[in-house]
Amino acid sequence: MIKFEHVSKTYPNGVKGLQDINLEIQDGEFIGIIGMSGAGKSTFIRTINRLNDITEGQLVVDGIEISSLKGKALRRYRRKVGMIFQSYNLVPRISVIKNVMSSLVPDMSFGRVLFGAFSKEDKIKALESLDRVSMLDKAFIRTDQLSGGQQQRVSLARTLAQNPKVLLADEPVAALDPVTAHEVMDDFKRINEELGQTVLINIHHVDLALEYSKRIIGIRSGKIVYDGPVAGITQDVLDLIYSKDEAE
Ligand SMILES: Nc1ncnc2c1ncn2[C@@H]1O[C@H](COP(=O)(O)OP(=O)(O)OP(=O)(O)O)[C@@H](O)[C@H]1O
Repeated sequence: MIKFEHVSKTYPNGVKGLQDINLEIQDGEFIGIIGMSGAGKSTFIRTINRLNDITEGQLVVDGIEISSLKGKALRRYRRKVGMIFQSYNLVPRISVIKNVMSSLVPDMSFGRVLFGAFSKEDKIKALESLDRVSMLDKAFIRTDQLSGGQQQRVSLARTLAQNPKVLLADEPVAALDPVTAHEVMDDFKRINEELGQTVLINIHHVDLALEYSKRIIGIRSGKIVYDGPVAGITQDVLDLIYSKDEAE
């Protein structure tokens, strides 16, 4: 379980990214996070894997206050919380399977990744993850020969191979055409249903968020202005989420 208790994040330049966030996320939820550009969606999910440190409050994951984690404990924690980015974050000139396996040995040098010093177990794990996102047949292709949608699936497989409990995705389909975006969202849905991983997705397209999520968190100016089921999203709620704050 992830628990935000009075969490705020003020950036060093004084910008308030998050203000007094209080909520709980249960294991296995599928949550879409919506809001205008600059509302704080990325800041919100990045606090969960400590890419952003919070400045006030407590963020407790499975009973541990994560702000206090350091060194090895922080690295171990981060492996439980996988992150998928809009820009895929893959190495283009190596094979798909090497990209996936490199997540299993994060401290391996690039040279060793290139020359393939991986165990049989790593290879099996990587192939299983690629199979989960229907990319098994592309395992030995060079990554830069794949389309954007295929690269995003590899990126998902790469994160899945670490067997995380939580998947955070920051605009994973923003760069994709509508058909491919649906395919990638279908992967997230299947993984959530079959493996029970908690999924939190920042998403610009409200229709996609409503189609795939069970719960919607609406953020405006760093504050939660809606937190509830998809069924509760009315035009009034959308107007509230997508209106400018009086202070702006
Ligand atoms: N490193 C930073 N330093 C200072 N301010 C930042 C930093 N990162 C984000 N911000 C500010 O924090 C606020 C929230 O940004 P955030 O990136 O979380 O929004 P977002 O909802 O994800 O936007 P988008 O949809 O455009 O990605 C914005 O005002 C942004 O300018």
